[in-house]
Amino acid sequence: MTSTDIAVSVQNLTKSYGAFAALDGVTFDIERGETFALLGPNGAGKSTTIEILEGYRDRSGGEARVLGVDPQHGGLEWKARLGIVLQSSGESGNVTVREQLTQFAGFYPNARSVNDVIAAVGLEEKAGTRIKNLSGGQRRRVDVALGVIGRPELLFLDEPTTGFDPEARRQFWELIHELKREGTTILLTTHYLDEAAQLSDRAAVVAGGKLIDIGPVGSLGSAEARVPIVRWLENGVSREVRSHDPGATVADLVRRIGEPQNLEVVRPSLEDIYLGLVADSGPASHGESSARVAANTLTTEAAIAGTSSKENGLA
Ligand SMILES: Nc1ncnc2c1ncn2[C@@H]1O[C@H](COP(=O)(O)OP(=O)(O)OP(=O)(O)O)[C@@H](O)[C@H]1O
Repeated sequence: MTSTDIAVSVQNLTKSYGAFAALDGVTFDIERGETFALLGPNGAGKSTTIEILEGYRDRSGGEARVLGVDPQHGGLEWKARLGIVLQSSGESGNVTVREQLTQFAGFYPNARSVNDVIAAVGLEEKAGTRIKNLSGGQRRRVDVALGVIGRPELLFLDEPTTGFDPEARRQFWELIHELKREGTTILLTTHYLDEAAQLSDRAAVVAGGKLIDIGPVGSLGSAEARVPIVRWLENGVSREVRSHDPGATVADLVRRIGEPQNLEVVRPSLEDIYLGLVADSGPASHGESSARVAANTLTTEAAIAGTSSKENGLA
């Protein structure tokens, strides 16, 4: 792979606030055309990473290249190649949706059609409404529209769908798939793991300022963490067992107890795997996170069911 295939390159990135290390040696590359998710609990360092790459924050150490440029020295021409949706919306103005987008479109050499973008984010009926009169979720859609209007080569999306209703999220996913088809490189942070699984080619998990895993979304976590789970109800008690060969496990189960109630075979979701990774990363994830609590719940369920097929009488 040549350096021109790489949209973002981060090596040993650090960011300190006094003695506190918000980022502690993070390294990853994002290829051109790739959608890459940065996942992690609150305070993990995701926004710090994104803001350094956008040129909004200086790093304390390490190297960063964004579209071949050090973001600390990126000029206007470089900025025009980026699309940015910040975590919190700055848009609450007195202008209408259409006016705001038309103004932004004028900043870019090859902007998209304002009407197309308004339609893509589902704001046709609000195009003539002043932004200050929109709901929170509608304003967030304006943020996304402003991020994509300039036809960016690289789009940063920091928790883009916070406040979206389910229909708007699906519509947003469609927009991202369209941008992917056009070859846009996307760096996404989100706490919605289904969103990350749906949209990303690869993901990195950060906790406590350190990168704890990176890879294609289907390959994150240990091989053991990705083993399918067979669940059923037996004598009113919920049971589950992990099995490399769920078909054989179910056949054994049917032989043993007949047709099992509430039988399901599930592959651990990205959320299951993420929760395990974050829990394993320990207290470095800056406080007791909901992830740790949820991971403990999973452990408890596993304990109820027993930990091996032998203990469940399936062997
Ligand atoms: N200006 C600052 N001064 C001191 N500490 C800061 C500053 N900005 C961020 N931090 C700290 O750096 C850490 C990383 O923050 P960051 O915003 O990158 O987390 P995040 O992963 O984006 O979290 P969230 O999911 O809540 O958005 C946090 O502990 C935060 O309190």
